[in-house]
Amino acid sequence: MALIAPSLLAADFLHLDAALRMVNDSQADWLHLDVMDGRFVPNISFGLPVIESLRKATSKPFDVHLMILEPEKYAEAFKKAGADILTVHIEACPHLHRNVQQIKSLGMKAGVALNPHTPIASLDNILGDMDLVCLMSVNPGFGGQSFIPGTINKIKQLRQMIDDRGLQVDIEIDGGVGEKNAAEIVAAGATVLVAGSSVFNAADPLAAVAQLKSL
Ligand SMILES: O=C(CO)[C@@H](O)[C@H](O)COP(=O)(O)O
Repeated sequence: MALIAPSLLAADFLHLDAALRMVNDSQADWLHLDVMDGRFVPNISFGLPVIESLRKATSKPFDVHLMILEPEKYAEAFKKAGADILTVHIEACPHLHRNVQQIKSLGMKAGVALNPHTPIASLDNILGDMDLVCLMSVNPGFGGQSFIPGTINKIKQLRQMIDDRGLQVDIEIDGGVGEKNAAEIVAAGATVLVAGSSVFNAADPLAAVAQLKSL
C-alpha cells in the first residue's frame, strides 16, 4: 500500500483552511507542498509564510518539494516553518551530497527529485544517503499535466537499484497521478503517490484519496 500525498498546488488558494480540513479528514499520509521560485521552474507558487501558517492547522507530515535554485540557503528556514521531508532537485544542486547532509543534520528526511529527462544512473553514488527519490512524471512547474509514460520504466529501474542494494528509500511519483494510472505506478515499485488535480478537482476528494490508498 502506497503513501498518499495530496499536492496543495491544486487546491483553491482562497480556501486553504477547507483544503487542510479535507486533508485532515482523509486517509492522506503526507501533505505535499510545492515551492517554486520562478527561476528553476517557470512558475512561482508559495513559500515560507504560507507553510508556517499551514503547520498550525494539521499534524500530517509536510513533504516539501523545493523547485528552487540554491536550496541550501533556505533549508533551515523550511525546517523552522514545519517541513518534515525536504526534497531538492538534482539538477539544481552541484553539491548534492552536501545538500542531503545538510537536510539530514537539520532533522528532516532528505529527498532528491529528478526531472523527466534525468537518468536513474545519476543517483548511483548517492542513493544510499537519501530517504526518498521523487521521480517527476511531468515537467515541474505546473499542476494538471499528463503523466509521462516513460516514467514507468524509470520506476522499475530505480526499484531494482534500491532492492539490489538492500536500501530503504521511498520512491515518490509526482505529476499526473490519479485513479487511471496509480495501480501501474505502484506495481512498478513506487511507495509514495503525489496527487494534486486528481484529488482536489475530484467531486469527492475524500473518496479520491481513499481510492488511491486502497491500491
Ligand atoms: O510538482 C508538481 C508540479 O511541478 C506536482 O506536485 C503537481 O502539483 C502535481 O499535480 P498534478 O499533476 O497531480 O495535478
